[in-house]
Amino acid sequence: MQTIVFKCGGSIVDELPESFFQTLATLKASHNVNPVIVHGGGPMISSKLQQLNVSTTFVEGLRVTTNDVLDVVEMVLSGTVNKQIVRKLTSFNQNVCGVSGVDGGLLKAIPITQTKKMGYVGEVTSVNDAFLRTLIDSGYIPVISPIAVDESGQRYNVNADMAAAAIAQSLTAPLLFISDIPGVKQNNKVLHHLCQKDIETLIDHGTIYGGMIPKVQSALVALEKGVPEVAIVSGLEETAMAQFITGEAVGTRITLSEVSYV
Ligand SMILES: Nc1ncnc2c1ncn2[C@@H]1O[C@H](COP(=O)(O)OP(=O)(O)O)[C@@H](O)[C@H]1O
Ligand SMILES: CC(=O)N[C@@H](CCC(=O)OP(=O)(O)O)C(=O)O
Repeated sequence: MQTIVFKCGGSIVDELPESFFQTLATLKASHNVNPVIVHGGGPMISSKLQQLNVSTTFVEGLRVTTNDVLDVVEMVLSGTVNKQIVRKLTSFNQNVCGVSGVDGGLLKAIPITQTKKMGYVGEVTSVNDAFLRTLIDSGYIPVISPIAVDESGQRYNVNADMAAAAIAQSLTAPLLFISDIPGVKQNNKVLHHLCQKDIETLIDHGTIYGGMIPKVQSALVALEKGVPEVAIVSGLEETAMAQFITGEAVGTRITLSEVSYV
């Protein structure tokens, strides 16, 4: 069985078609794939913060996280969004186990190194992959929210793309980012392949901005640390997951070096 990490962005979670969940169930049943789901929920956190009159700002796609913001981040990610995905997948006859990075010491973190003060934003230092493998080997699909802890039990808000990259790395599993866009775009056209050099240029030129910055940077880190394949696709493309698995062209594939298509 091949393990594949699917990262579902908050941008698309509410719009994922039934076929998305059906495909996951079919992949598990008949294609020997063990799916691991890591999810975000950025827009849901922002709207709850707005309702509660707590202000929020982003630096290069990462949310500056005060203690008040952290309470809401954990509530929305580990409560609302995590259980929404668990309920949905369970309705497709799957054994699903929703956990946050806090459970089983799954995600350990330290404060992220940034020039700007980010508050309780974490970067993952270790993943308890033995715990994940126990869930997988028992037939469960893990659904993971990206809250992490440090040795003292302090919580951290981890960007979901970064958490997914760390998890894929710990399992040496392919990583598929599922978002609200068909891939990384330039002048409204999808770029079907990007290497490290292209990504640096596109960020410098402002073509890649906001939440796409941590996504492509996490993709590069994952590849550097041994993740075999990374791509970004739309959650609305019904065949995207299957195409990724069979190695067909889909969305934006990311590699460290240039690939020649001769
Ligand atoms: N070059 C780009 N191509 C496509 N989307 C981009 C690009 N640069 C920035 N984005 C933005 O990144 C968003 C996806 O990132 P994000 O909102 O964090 O999604 P998710 O919640 O799926 O992780 C897109 O909706 C788009 O607004
Ligand atoms: C530090 C940081 O930015 N954390 C993110 C966690 C959620 C997330 O990453 O959600 P998406 O996948 O939908 O972007 C946040 O607070 O929005």
